[in-house]
Amino acid sequence: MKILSSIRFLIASFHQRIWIVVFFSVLLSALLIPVSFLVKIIFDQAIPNADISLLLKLTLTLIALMACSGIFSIYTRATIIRHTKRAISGIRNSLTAKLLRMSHVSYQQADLSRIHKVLVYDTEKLDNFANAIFSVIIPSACISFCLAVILLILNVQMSLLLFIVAPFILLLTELLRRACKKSLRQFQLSFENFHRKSLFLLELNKLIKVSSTQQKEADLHKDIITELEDSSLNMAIGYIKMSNYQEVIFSISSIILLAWGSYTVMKGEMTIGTLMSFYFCLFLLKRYLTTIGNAVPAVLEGSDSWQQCTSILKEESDEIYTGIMRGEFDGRIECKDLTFSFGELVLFKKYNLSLRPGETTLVVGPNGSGKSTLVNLILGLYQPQEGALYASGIPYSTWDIQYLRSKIAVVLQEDTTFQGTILDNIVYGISGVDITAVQQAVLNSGLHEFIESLPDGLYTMIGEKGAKLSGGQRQKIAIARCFLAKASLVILDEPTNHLDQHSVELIATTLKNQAHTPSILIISHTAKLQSLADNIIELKTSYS
Ligand SMILES: Nc1ncnc2c1ncn2[C@@H]1O[C@H](COP(=O)(O)OP(=O)(O)OP(=O)(O)O)[C@@H](O)[C@H]1O
Repeated sequence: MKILSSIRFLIASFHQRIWIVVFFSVLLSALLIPVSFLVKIIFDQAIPNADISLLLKLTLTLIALMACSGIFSIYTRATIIRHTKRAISGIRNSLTAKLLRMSHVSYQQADLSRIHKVLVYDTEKLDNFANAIFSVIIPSACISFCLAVILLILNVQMSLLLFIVAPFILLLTELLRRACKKSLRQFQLSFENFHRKSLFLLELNKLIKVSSTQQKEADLHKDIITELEDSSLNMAIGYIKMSNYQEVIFSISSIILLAWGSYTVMKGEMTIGTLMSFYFCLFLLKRYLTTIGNAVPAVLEGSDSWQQCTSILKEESDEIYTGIMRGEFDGRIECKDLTFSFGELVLFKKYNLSLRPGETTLVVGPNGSGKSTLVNLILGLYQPQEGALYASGIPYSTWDIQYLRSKIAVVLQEDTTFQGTILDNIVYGISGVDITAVQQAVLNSGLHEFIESLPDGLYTMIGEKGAKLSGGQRQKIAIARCFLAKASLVILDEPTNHLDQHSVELIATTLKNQAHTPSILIISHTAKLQSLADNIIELKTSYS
């Protein structure tokens, strides 16, 4: 069923072109009909009569037919692959779009390692699956069918004998396929585990070092690698068994057929040419059936990957606000009778808050009191269970939330720098900025002295996740981004985590004095910054 549903999807994305594939496959098969009869004439006429000129003509015709068949085959496969690649790109684009549309809550709950695996590895397997089905199995099946018909025409008795054996070969293939599927599943689980653990080792390398758990992690990884080796070996042996059993059964059947055919020739009921032609077609049939058999692993793996892709595409994880309004935002935010909880943990109940244009609000509270949750609510990343948020007096549900977010600049608690230059990091998400504006933003954020000390200045590469910078320098990059954004509301989440009080005060004052006077929301666990604030809001820890 899984295989069928994936094929159906791929056919749909091929539109009408799938029929071109079938047409060329049939054409390819048709070329084989004269081939078998030419072989028969060589053995029945050219050889017995020692007719060299006939032999030469037949040989040249055979070569020409085979060359045509090769050219058609290349054209058919190239056409198919072009379409399968396009279909796979479509799936990759849909998965990427899904990932970007994912709500923050779904993102927090998602198994990111699994999503990464599906997007990168499963789509690649799906690509192999599509190639296997459309460029190998469909053409090979058409040709095999055509060869079976030729065999039947050449000798009914021998063909029937062959067709009696065929169901046993198919039955055995099915049994082996089931066994392979089990070992394939086991391999996939081990691979997923290996992938997840490898990511863990890369991402938490520092924690591992400072916790002195290198040896423990190395041992654990060794076990995972051994498990992967075992499951991969089981799967490979399963496939080897499958193809070898088929090979043995086919060879035995061929020998029986040869004996039976020779006996028929001896009795004068069949010419040697027909026997040779029959064998020639049988040889071709075996070749195409083997090709189909070799494509089976890719089909099994691909259909499983298809299920993984669709499970992500079907997940209900899209953005929570779906409004479309784009309008003037003056930095005014209101939370009215807002209730928000994580399960049993009620963080806000009938809560009211107001951020007024151009004013600075300080939200203070101990760890776990809901400060970051409030930021997420204001950014429209969470939706309250009751009550509503308003921006410039308009409900969040009416706003195009992405547009509204583009008017809010945030310096998050967590690091947001990425591999690239300082300039790339500063201008991320901001379009149409000139270098003078960047330099001004750098000056305002207090990053200028550091940048001037670097030989490559703004063009200095900062390493993966800003590894070559200090925590304060990374935070200042985010602050420079805020200055550049010219947002109507600026949120500074725990700015004193990496910056000293004096720097924060300087930055906040410069922000306030910007020509467009943004509203400022400062989140802090201490009241140290109260001198900056027009309003102070205190949050209390609430445990259910
Ligand atoms: N995604 C989530 N799912 C369930 N509970 C959550 C989630 N995010 C936060 N919480 C819980 O909500 C409470 C408030 O968390 P929040 O991060 O908003 O606090 P905070 O005031 O910003 O804390 P801190 O000062 O430590 O950053 C905490 O008790 C936390 O365990």
